[in-house]
Amino acid sequence: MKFALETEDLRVYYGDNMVIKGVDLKVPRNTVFAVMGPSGCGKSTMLRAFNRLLELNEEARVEGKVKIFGRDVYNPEVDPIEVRREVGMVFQYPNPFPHLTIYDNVAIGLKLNGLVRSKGEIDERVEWALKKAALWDEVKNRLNDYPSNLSGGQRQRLVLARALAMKPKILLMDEPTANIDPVGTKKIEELLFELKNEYTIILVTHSPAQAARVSDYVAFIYIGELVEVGPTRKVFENPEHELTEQYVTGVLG
Ligand SMILES: Nc1ncnc2c1ncn2[C@@H]1O[C@H](COP(=O)(O)OP(=O)(O)OP(=O)(O)O)[C@@H](O)[C@H]1O
Repeated sequence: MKFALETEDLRVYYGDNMVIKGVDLKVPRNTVFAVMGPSGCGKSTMLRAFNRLLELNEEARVEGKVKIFGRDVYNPEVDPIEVRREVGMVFQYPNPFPHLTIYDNVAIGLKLNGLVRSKGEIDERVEWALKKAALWDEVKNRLNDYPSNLSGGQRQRLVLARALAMKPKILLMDEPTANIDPVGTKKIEELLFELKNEYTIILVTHSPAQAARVSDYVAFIYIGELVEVGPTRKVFENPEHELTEQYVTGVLG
């Protein structure tokens, strides 16, 4: 299967208001695929439609298809919980559970889902996930501390470790560096290069500069419509649409 995720005529409504207006995307596996566009254009909504998180909002309605490795996730036989396990997510605000230790913040999904059996197995998976998220060295001596003393960037890598511990196939990241300082941002951007060897990463960003730095492919969304999609270099150096050119040069948004 060449594509990790495909959408066909994806439409999303909040009540009567259509905010994603028929989007067709093909996300090649093991790439960083950026979705960029100005604030309010529908990026977060689209991302949440990918892993069926959106249906937790009663106002929202999804039409069209979303396929994960060829399987339509909106098929009535598909369990949304399983989809969310397969498609992990990291949000804009680094939000570890404040009342859980660093260790438990990573282990909680595993425990709740009964994915691992013994304490030893959980220990192993927690260490593995923290290493993947490039946080292990910074926290290995304080796994039983609470996350309140971690920096914003560390907290974001902690929730990334929690997502990775579930061994998803696809990782959705919704503006993961929007609230993190430049050093923390650089660390997370560097991590993406390693993570794409094993995962497919769909990164929402309002920053064309970030999309240009980290992505292999980029889609430009404007007011719910897909304006342009393609290899990042091509879209930035030789955009087909006037709107894309305005956006990537900073004239728009
Ligand atoms: N829960 C909701 N109910 C109704 N309308 C919503 C809801 N969430 C978002 N919208 C509307 O849907 C549109 C798309 O919003 P969305 O948050 O997906 O855009 P975005 O590109 O991710 O923006 P941002 O970068 O500011 O998060 C906006 O017009 C927004 O006002």
